[in-house]
Amino acid sequence: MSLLLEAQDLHKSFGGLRAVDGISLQLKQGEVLGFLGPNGAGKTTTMKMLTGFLAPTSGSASICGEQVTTGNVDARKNIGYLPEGAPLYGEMTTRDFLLFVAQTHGLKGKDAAERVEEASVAVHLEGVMGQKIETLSKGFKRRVGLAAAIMHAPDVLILDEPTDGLDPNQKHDVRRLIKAMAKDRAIIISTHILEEVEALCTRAIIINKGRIVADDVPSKLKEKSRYAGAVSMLVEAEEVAIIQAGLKTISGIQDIETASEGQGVRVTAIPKRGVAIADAVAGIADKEGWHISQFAIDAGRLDDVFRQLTAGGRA
Ligand SMILES: Nc1ncnc2c1ncn2[C@@H]1O[C@H](COP(=O)(O)OP(=O)(O)OP(=O)(O)O)[C@@H](O)[C@H]1O
Repeated sequence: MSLLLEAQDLHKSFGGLRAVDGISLQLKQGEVLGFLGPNGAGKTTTMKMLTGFLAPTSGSASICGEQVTTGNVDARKNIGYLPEGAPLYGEMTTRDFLLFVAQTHGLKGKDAAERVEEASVAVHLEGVMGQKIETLSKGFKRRVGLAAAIMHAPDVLILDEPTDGLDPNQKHDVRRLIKAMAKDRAIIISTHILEEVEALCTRAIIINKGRIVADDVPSKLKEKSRYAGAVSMLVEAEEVAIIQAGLKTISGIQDIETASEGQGVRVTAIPKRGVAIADAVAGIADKEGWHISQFAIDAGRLDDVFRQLTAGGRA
């Protein structure tokens, strides 16, 4: 797969604040890369530098081999950018706004109209083309932003919190659109929704205080969680003490957590790092005849990894 985006040692300081402090990354066709990080981590600042909207203090980025700078129009041709928040120009109709965007990419007349048609069909805007943008629901405003971002069929899409503020159905729709668009492009999305990363991203980068603290496929990131390989059981409340005592005899277990769940209690046995405990737990449960209504092995939890890696984020 071809390399579509490359960033080398990007830095951005605002006064004394190092908002982005040495970010390097590469992105290939077909990848959907999730940018995760607490508020103020530097995600938006990085995206703005990758799209040429903000000049880095030092470092460089290239898209499809073209150096990105605030003035390089050729590089910008290959990038679609969905900024945070809603599109401007609320007084315009969807069609007029998209025609305006098409014109900013140098398209005119019939070509512009055709491209607007294609982009609006791709994100299902057909029913609202004559409606003023300010009267659209948040979900449709987001789609207008997406249509604008893909207007010139860019190879790289950079989407800042694309599902922010949407209801669960709209989130689902926008995620489906992003997945469909990923096939022949490379996409970066920033998000605070960890389930979105698992649903959508082929890779995730966690940023904290302007630096990359993890870069891996979501399943591998989850393996860094203390819950990776944990055994979780739904048991009867009156058996909890016996079960805890039994679990304490297994040397590979480092911690046991309990939480009420419905009529029962969920008992989670957390392994020492890298130790497989499921067979030992199942063995003792069988031998002692524990009443277990659910037994599951945890793949690890992204929220737990996120907390571990970003503790002490910027205020
Ligand atoms: N134009 C600016 N002038 C001064 N400081 C800025 C500017 N833009 C961003 N910052 C600061 O840089 C840091 C990184 O901000 P950025 O918006 O990139 O974070 P983020 O990870 O996108 O956060 P969020 O999740 O809240 O959107 C923050 O401390 C922010 O206040």
